[in-house]
Amino acid sequence: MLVLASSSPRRAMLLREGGYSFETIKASVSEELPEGMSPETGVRELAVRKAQAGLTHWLDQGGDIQDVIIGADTMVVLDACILGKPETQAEAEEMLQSLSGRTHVVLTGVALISGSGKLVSDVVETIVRFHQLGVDVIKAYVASGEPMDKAGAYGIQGEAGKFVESFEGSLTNVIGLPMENLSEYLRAWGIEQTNIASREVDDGLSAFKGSTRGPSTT
Ligand SMILES: Cc1cn([C@H]2C[C@H](O)[C@@H](COP(=O)(O)OP(=O)(O)OP(=O)(O)O)O2)c(=O)[nH]c1=O
Repeated sequence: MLVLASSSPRRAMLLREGGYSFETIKASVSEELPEGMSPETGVRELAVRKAQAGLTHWLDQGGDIQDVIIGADTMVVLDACILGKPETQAEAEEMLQSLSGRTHVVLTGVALISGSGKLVSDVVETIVRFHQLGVDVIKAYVASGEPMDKAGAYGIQGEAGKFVESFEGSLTNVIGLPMENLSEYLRAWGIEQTNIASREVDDGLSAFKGSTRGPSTT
């Protein structure tokens, strides 16, 4: 049995689209990190914390120790500063302004754990370049509410796909799970896709699929 320790609908969507059958469980953890910890170490640490918390809940509610729990965390990093989820609309506007016309890194940490004592974790990096964004465009996007539950105040899979000039690396990694690497780990742990044909109705990713460059807005 596979269990996703996350309340992110995007992570569940990616895993479902990847063809996996799984349960979900909440994994509330402290997201405080020691001062000076690098983003790479921090994102891995949070993924492991979420997987461990998920495992504890799962076993408490009668899960089997052989079951595999996935935890993940996504951070946007600009000039070594971590941009998490914005707390206010003003903060979301500031984040988008700082990303405008610049290149940033999206890091996702992913951890797999089982009650039998196995643990593996990884950090995957995607480099994203934004077009220059006008103040009105930023304000309208923030007013839509879309940025508020997303690291860096944008969702590449939604309207903000238009902000992206280009990207290098995994697209699913930006949305919350590095599916290419994750499926390798799952395969190594004996978990295969059960529903290869699984696809949700157009989720906004189709414009990007099969390409490492985002669509142009020009
Ligand atoms: C950059 C970016 C982030 N995101 C999302 C993915 C994550 O859900 C969120 C980053 O927050 P996280 O703290 O990684 O995850 P979460 O709180 O949403 O869910 P949980 O801890 O329960 O697993 O930002 C997008 O959906 N699209 C994007 O383009």
